Amino acid sequence: MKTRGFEVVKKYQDKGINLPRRQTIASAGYDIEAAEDITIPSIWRLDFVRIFRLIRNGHQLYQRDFEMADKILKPILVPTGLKVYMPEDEVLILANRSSNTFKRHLSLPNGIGVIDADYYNNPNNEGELFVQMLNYGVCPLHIHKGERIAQGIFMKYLKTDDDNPISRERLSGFGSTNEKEDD
Ligand SMILES: O=c1ccn([C@H]2C[C@H](O)[C@@H](COP(=O)(O)OP(=O)(O)OP(=O)(O)O)O2)c(=O)[nH]1
Ligand SMILES: [Mg+2]
Repeated sequence: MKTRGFEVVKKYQDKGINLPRRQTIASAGYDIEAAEDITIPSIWRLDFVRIFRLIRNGHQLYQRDFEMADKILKPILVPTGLKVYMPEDEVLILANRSSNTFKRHLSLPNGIGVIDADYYNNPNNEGELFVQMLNYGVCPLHIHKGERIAQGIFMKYLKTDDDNPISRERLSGFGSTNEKEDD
């Protein structure tokens, strides 16, 4: 019987994706690897520094400057090639590895990733897990396929007495439930 676990999504079948493992008997997190080589550019690119300088020197900023800064601060989605199944009353918390911040200036700008049980096999992307990452260090960071980038922790979550979900099914992730609000 299947209860909870990781699987490789179709796109990455036969691409040498390792299923997450815990490192020691009492490690809480299943270490999750990058599915591809990927570079996370530093946020401190010249354009960003230029915008900082403009602010410091009291210059007027234009719409294009704000747009540029926002673009630079947009996290990179690192593919994992994995999907995860679990009982409906559980959630997988994606947490950063402390070594990422301590040694590499690599953060999860969403704090933690919340992976809902009904994200699994969703019709849009099969439920592939992505890790959002932002490099606040000065140098670009090259992540290699197979490098451990985050850890997943399974947890149970609670519901209120008057719990009443808006919809019965999840179609995707990353703001999929607020598409109407975004229009
Ligand atoms: O770091 C993350 C965070 C989320 N997800 C996927 C799984 C999760 O089930 C889905 C939705 O995430 P969340 O609920 O945090 O985002 P949202 O902005 O509320 O999107 P939605 O409206 O789709 O719920 O996106 C990831 O793959 N990685
Ligand atoms: Mg959500």
